[in-house]
Amino acid sequence: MHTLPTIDFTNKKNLKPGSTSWLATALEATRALEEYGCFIAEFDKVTPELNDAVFHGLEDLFDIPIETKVLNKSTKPLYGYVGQIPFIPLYESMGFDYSNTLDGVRSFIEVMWPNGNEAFRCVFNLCFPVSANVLAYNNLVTELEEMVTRMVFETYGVEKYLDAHRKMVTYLCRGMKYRPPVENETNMGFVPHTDKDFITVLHQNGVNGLEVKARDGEWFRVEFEPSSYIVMSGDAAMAWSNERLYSPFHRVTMNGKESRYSIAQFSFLEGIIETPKEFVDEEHPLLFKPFDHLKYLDFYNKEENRRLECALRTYCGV
Ligand SMILES: O=C(O)CCC(=O)C(=O)O
Ligand SMILES: [Fe+2]
Repeated sequence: MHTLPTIDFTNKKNLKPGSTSWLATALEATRALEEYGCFIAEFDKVTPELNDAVFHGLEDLFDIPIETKVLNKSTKPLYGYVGQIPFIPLYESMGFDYSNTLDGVRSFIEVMWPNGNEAFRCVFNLCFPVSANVLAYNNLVTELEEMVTRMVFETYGVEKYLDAHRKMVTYLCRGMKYRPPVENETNMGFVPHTDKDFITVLHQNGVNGLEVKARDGEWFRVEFEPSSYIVMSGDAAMAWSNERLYSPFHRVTMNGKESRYSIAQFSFLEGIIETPKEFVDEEHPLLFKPFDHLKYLDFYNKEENRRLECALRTYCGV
């Protein structure tokens, strides 16, 4: 039986880079990403009030009539409204387009008009409802993602590449709803997959359902509180680290009668991902050629590539 490690990132740990508790936490986090490809992070920057507001916002969002939701279109893969996937009928999701730049959240070209408790926002030619709460939430969760990324770079002694990495990071935030299955319906909420990004931070409304496949092939359930987050390494982190970090298969299975809402923040890199030479030696030959992360997403999103066991290996494996 596997249990995912829980790592404390709360204020009481007073995590300051270089401190004893920072170094210990960095080692713990890196080892967990190597062994399981994920861990549970206790993190208290998002207040319970903001947390509730984000999930109420998601409920309102998914309650909007389907005719309106489908107006949220995007040419970018995984952005916009994704609903009614035939083989996973319980699942709906909405991607929010936002990016962090060095001077904070990039401001959108905004046109807002009210719809119930939400405001519709028009970004370039993408229209979608996003509340200020989601943006506030994203900024706080980014702090967790930044801490973990820094810890991993430092633990591996490759911190000299961190600044360049940070300048390339761009985010996708996706809100998801899983309704409970009706009688005789599959309880598959989301099919097994690995994340294609660098680091994912995943959060849920208190209804469990996530399952992770361990390195030994065993699927195990991950249960976590509304005050905790799952931090997961994706395919890009696996390739970058020459497979020190693990990108685990995971899925969602729905049990019980309550809807599950989750929110995931994915970090993608705009540019070329290259394995630092520090990860390569005679015992550890280079496994992935340098690759353009966003072009890899385009590759993965082609129908014929979606079912590959490891799309990244096909795309740029040595
Ligand atoms: O909803 C979840 O807990 C998982 C979602 C997920 O794995 C994904 O969007 O990549
Ligand atoms: Fe995922």
